[in-house]
Amino acid sequence: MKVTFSEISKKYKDKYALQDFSAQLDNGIYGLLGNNGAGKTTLINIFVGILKSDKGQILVEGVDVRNLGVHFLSLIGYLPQSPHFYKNFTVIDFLNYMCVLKAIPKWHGERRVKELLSIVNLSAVAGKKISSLSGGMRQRVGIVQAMLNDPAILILDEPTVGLDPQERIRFRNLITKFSENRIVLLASHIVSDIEFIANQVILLKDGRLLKQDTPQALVEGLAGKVWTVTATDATLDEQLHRLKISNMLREREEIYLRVISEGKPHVNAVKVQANLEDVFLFYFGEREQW
Ligand SMILES: Nc1ncnc2c1ncn2[C@@H]1O[C@H](COP(=O)(O)OP(=O)(O)OP(=O)(O)O)[C@@H](O)[C@H]1O
Repeated sequence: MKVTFSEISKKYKDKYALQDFSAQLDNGIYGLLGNNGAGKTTLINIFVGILKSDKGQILVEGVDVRNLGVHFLSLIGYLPQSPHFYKNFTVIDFLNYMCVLKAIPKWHGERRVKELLSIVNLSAVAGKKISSLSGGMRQRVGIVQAMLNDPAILILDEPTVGLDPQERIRFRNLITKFSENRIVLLASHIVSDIEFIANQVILLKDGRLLKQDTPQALVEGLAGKVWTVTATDATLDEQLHRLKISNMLREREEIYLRVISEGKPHVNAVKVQANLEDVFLFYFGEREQW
């Protein structure tokens, strides 16, 4: 499967939500990473056809999605950022209903619903009303509905909202298994959701593509720019003000600051291995303001 975004732009009044976004996606997991308002949801909404772009083209296997019509919908699975459910439906009724909307044959749909509910650990609540579920459970129902039609392109907008750490791990494993021979586009600002499973990371800032690369290459690009600096209460305020800090750890009197800096930020600074959180802060972060 191959998807090409070509110079997509979308403006609200005189502000670009997305500007000349171009990217090529082959099979694999793509993490769409950006700060609040970067344009992630706008890009996804344009991709799935909820929004019209002002300019640009999206090609699937070389064909403009606008010419694919209903066939395009059979290729995609989509979890919106804030999914709305029919809360009076039971989980199983809702998912069977989604199978009907997706024109999945009854025998196949029932089997698929059962299989996916078991994978996301929701079999026990299949007969419960969606209104009675926790936020994390509801999110998992949303993930299941996106995967019902075995989509060749799975698009997930902030899929791990409300999931606890164990559910997050299950989610990552599920997506990794599912991604073979498919495209998964996963928007998040939770770096760890993306760090472990994405083959490629798309960094979006202020509506523009900043970088597209493997997590490893992005992390390597930061080599030599991540440091640990030891601070004390007396020096902390000045350092917080001056440095770009990605983490802070207090151990008794000492405070260890993880600092992103082109040059050595302090005489006692020690270089450490970069990670994707550091990359995020490097491209999107501001100096500590509080
Ligand atoms: N309907 C709208 N009317 C006006 N401006 C909008 C509208 N929808 C989005 N925007 C603006 O477009 C920009 C991109 O928004 P978008 O929701 O795509 O960002 P995002 O990366 O998904 O952010 P978040 O992580 O907060 O969900 C923002 O500046 C936002 O305020």
